[in-house]
Parts: sequence; C-alpha cells; structure tokens
Amino acid sequence: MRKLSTFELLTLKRLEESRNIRDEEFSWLAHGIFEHCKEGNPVNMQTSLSSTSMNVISRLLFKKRYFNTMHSDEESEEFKDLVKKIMKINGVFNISDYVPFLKPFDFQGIRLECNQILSRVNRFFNKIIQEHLKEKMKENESKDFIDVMLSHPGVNGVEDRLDELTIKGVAIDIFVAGTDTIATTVEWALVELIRHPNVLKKVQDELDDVVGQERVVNENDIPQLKYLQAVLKETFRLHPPAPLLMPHESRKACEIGGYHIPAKTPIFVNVWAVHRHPSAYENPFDFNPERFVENPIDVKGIDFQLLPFGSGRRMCPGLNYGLLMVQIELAKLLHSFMWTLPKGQNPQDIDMGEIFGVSIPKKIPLQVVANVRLPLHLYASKKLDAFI
Ligand code: HEM
Repeated sequence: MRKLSTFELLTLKRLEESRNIRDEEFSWLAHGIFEHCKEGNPVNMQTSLSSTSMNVISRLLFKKRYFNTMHSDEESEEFKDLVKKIMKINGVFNISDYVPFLKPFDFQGIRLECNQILSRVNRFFNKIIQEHLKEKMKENESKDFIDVMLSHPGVNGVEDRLDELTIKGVAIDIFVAGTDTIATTVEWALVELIRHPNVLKKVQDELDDVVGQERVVNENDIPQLKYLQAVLKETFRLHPPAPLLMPHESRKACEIGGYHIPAKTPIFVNVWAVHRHPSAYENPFDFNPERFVENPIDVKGIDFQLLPFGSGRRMCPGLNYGLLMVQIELAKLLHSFMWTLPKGQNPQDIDMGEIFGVSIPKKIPLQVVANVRLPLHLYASKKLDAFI
C-alpha cells in the first residue's frame, strides 16, 4: 500500500497534473468567503477549510466534489462524518493494545464502532468502484487515483491486479491523511497571524511585493514567498497536525537514552513535545517565524527538531502535496483578504484550546470576518461546470 501511494499516486508528475484542481478549489474558497463576508458576517474557517480540503482530495481520488464550500448536503455530511469518525477512532487510546488479554472483551466498544464504520466505508467505495468500472474513461481525460489503481497491473502482472480491499484501504488512507492535516494547519496559521498582526502585515507585504495586487497568487510564486514559508514552518512547529505521528514499532531491540526498548514495542514519537523543547528552540512557546528566516531547517524529515511529516521510511508520502497545498491555500487567503475578528473580540482572547487525537484541530472553530484587498473581479469564481 505504501509503495503504491509513494510511487504511483503521490508523485511529482501527478502533483503537477492536478494543479487545476487546487486552482479551482482555492478560487472557490476565496469566492465563497467573499460572498459570505460581503455583509460583514463572520465565516467559520474550520468548516470552509475542511470542505475545501475534502473537495481537493476527493477530486484527486475519484473526480467528485462533495462539499459546496459554504453549504453541505446530506450525502456530503455523511461522508464528512465518516472521515471524522475514522480520525476520532484512530486517535482513541485502546487499552487492549497494551493489555492483550482484554482484546476479546472490547470493553470500550472500539471494535464494534470500527465494524460499523467499515461497513459504511465499504458501501461508499463499492459504489465509487462500480461507477469507475462501468464508465469508460474519455480520451484525454486525466486519470484519478481510483483509475490508476484499477488499471494497475499488480506485482506479478494481470492475474495479480489490486483487489478492491487494497484500493479501498489506500483511498481511505489518503483521504484521512490528506484532509484534516491541511485544514488544521491553515486554520492554526490564520489564528496565529490574527494574534500577531505585525507578522500578518509582513507576510502580506511580501505577497504584494512578489505578486502585486493586479492578479491572484499562483503556485509559481511560492518559491519566492520566503516569509510565508517561515510562517508555515513556525505553524507546523507549534501545531503539528499529527502530534504523535502514526504509531511505529521497533523492528529489533535497541537502547535509546539509556532505556532498553525490546523488539516489537509500539513507539509513539511525540513531535509536539520535541517542537516545544527548550533545547531545540529559544522561547519555544512564542510564535516567532523569524526563527526560520535565513535558516536551513526544513520540514522534510532531515532536521529532527522539526518533524511535522515524520522522517525515514514511514514518513508522509504526501509531503509534496501537503506542503504545496498549505502554502498556496494560505497565500491565497492572505493575499485576497484582510482578516479581522467579529466585533467586540480581541485577538488575545482567541481560545487556543486543542482537541487531542490523531490530529489536533482547534477546539473552538475560528470565526473571522474577511475584507477584500484586491480588485473585485479577482474574486469571481472559476467555472466548475462538471460539478454544478
Ligand atoms: C500538512 C499536511 C500534512 C502533514 C503535516 C502530514 C503528516 C503526516 C505524518 C506525520 C504521517 C505519519 C508519518 C510517520 O508516522 O512517520 C503521515 C502519513 C501519511 N500521509 Fe501525510 N501529512 C500531510 C498531508 C498529506 C496529504 C495531502 C496526503 C495525501 C494526499 C498525505 C498522505 C499520507 C499517507 C497516505 C500517510 C500514511 C503512510 C503510511 O501508512 O505509512 N498526507 N502524514
């Protein structure tokens, strides 16, 4: 499964091919916020960002978008609920993992809930796979990830094609791993920027220098947006979307810091704590992107003091997707809008509480008012004829 994600699906070629999806969805996000905030109403950024991430990933996977950026229908709510439930159950502390003789009893009802979720996931993906098998792809139409997996010859050729269980597993893995991570990071970045107006101004000044105000920002601008990149590194440091990474296991016995770790021990790497450790960072609790300016520390798994994507063999295979998505989405939001809190609220009063699980989203969703900072025609929505 891992090889399939890394070498067939989340490749640089497919990243480039899917640029129009990101372009359209992020334009829709800006358009939706523009429409919503016209009258001065605050927008719930958690809902908007999460819907947008889900649309991007579901279009990559099976060319469908379920979420209208500002509104949702019943089917999309069901799907979103499924993803949320999977995220939640992934993060639950399961006592039977540590006291194996309790396994048969399912005291916490985790197995029961997993089975219920699984049958809903099965129902959903059976339909998608059947639709893909029925519909012949049009010439010149780009392949989605389900197409790629269905046409994959398997390890030993035609007789060994990928089975449906593997396809469903990879699809749900990518969905879960690629949606909340993006939405959570961008929401936390916005929160920190609203709490630090001097940083917000600096990053918007950079956008105006690089992009100007006569066009919208695009992916080619990203390499020049050095301060924006520093802001995101600082956001990843304080709010890593996967604070304990995924569960790992020691392959053989080893010794770390004087502790003996037997083979096959479950390992959780607490990057949240590493990122806030005073031996790694000065004033580690302060949000200070300047620490990453002219600093070679990167998020690519080489610098152990900053590991939001993990490191080594099991590190995030969607790193290039993830990084580009948070960069362009945040750039678009900051370039397009001035951000203020609803009347009567003070940036320093924003609740910084987190929900702790596989990811750590903000406990109370960010509500903000967005005011335009570009010419009005730049907020027009890109056409999504295929989906309307
Ligand atoms: C801000 C964005 C993201 C962050 C911070 C992030 C972080 C991570 C982390 C920490 C892991 C576990 C690594 C480990 O345990 O060592 C992981 C796994 C994974 N990520 Fe990401 N990720 C992001 C976006 C994405 C995206 C956009 C995709 C796909 C489009 C993706 C696909 C995956 C997959 C499939 C795995 C599981 C790999 C496995 O089963 O071994 N991620 N990610």
